[in-house]
Amino acid sequence: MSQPITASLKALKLHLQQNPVDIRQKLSSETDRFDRFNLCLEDMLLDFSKCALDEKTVALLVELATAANVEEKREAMFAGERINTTEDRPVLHVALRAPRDANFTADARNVMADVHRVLDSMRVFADGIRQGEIKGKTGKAFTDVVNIGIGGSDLGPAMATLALAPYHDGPRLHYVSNVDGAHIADTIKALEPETTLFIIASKTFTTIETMTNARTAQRWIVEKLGQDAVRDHFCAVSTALDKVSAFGIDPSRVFGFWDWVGGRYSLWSAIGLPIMIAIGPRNFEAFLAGGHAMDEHFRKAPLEKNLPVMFALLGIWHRLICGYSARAVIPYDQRLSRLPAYLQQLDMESNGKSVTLDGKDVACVSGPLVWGEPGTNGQHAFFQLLHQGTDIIPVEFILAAKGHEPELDEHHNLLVANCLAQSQALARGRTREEAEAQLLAKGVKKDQAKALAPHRVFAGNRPSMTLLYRQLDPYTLGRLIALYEHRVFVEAQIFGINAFDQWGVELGKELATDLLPIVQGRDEGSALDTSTKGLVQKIRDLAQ
Ligand SMILES: O=P(O)(O)OC[C@H]1O[C@H](O)[C@H](O)[C@@H](O)[C@@H]1O
Repeated sequence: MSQPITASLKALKLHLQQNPVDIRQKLSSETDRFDRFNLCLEDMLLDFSKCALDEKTVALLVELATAANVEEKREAMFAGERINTTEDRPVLHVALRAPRDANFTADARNVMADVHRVLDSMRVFADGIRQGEIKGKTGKAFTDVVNIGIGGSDLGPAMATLALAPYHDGPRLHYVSNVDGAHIADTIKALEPETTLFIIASKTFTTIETMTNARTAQRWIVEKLGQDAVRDHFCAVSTALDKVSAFGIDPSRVFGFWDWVGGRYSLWSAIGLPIMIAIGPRNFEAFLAGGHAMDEHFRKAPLEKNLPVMFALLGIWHRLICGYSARAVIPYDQRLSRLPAYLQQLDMESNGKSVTLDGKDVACVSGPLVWGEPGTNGQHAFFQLLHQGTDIIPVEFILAAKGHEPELDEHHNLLVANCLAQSQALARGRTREEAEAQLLAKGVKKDQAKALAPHRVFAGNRPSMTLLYRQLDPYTLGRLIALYEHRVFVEAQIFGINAFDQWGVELGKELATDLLPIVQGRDEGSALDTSTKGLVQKIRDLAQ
């Protein structure tokens, strides 16, 4: 960690010690607090007035971003420098959502022509499927599309398809990711091979889960429709075009992308093909435009007015200065139910590391645990811990001012009221005196009120942010995802780590490969550790 970052963190810690902010008290004494602690991009607003900070905190956080050279590093990313040093690659997912005439270069070559060539061919293909012009082997239009992929080749498109359901006017979409045979079995049992198209989505085209599911899907099609049906019923998305053709997929049905697109940043690329098939090319373009609008803002807005930068700095405040080990993402939007899972990969696979860019141990903690569920469901499950548990977990509430069901306004009003009530409750809490007074007002006897009151105390002063926008349309989803992507980037600069590799997923993969022959019974596994050996034996016994 550089000396300026260390000094900045020290100043922030000192400020926290010397000027602790009581959120509850500030919310009642500072009537202009909301105006002072929010940031906007168009209709999208980040309210952080319910965090325990003051103007000095914000100023010190901005100094921290400067100390970490965030602006310089951001420009290095946009300039196509090889900032993913451990894989020796540029990081240019921002080019995927830029207009045709933009200028993004990787290895001194403008990539925009390639980006738009693939987008154009995706458009033609997606339209062909949507309009029923591209048909299955027996001449029937496709009614169902199954995307087979995992991690970045699944989570983004699956999350976005659900999020944009009101715009979904193409064939039905299904996502198969897990190597557990139950996933593909349950998916295809309701489908007709004649009207089903498979998209095999894998950046590397080597991922064992995806390849296993792809072969099962291939067998299903071949058994029902014959070997020559593979050509009509499969297409692929990958950077490894040679491996795709070895699988037998028609080269005209392969949509490429590039090694400068990280898997968890790839839903803007051809990996977004299922989204485009679902919502149509125009809506997909609006999604890209939303991402691009956030990129422009991230590049141009001064640090203190910069939404992704401030969002990141607030994350750093909670993680590095206040010491909170988790963050909860609670979308008050059922259609964002897969957003927490998507963000888990984006954030935790990017920033869950213990080694800095130069190979040294990180000087402090790095990325937090990210988790969540949609509200209001979460309220009836784990919110108990958020309000009264011994850990403080900052919450990120996500809310649209407007739903897509005007006839169900009553539902939306309840959703909004609940979302606001939760952040209020976290901040405000309830004192023992208040709890006691409430019980007495309800006619509970004095002794009993005294005994019950401690159980009804909410400490309060628990931080939350609210991300609010007009409506969850494709453009807004684009802005939302790009906002989180850039936040992860900015946080990584402060941690001093590479946000774009994922070596931590390798060891388990290697060991699974070694274990397979033992599980299959082809190898005794005599060299196994005692625990794993015992489990293998027990599995064999139980499976008899
Ligand atoms: O798209 P693929 O090459 O099949 O990779 C799918 C996923 O698998 C890997 O294990 C990585 O951890 C992910 O970052 C990646 O998104």
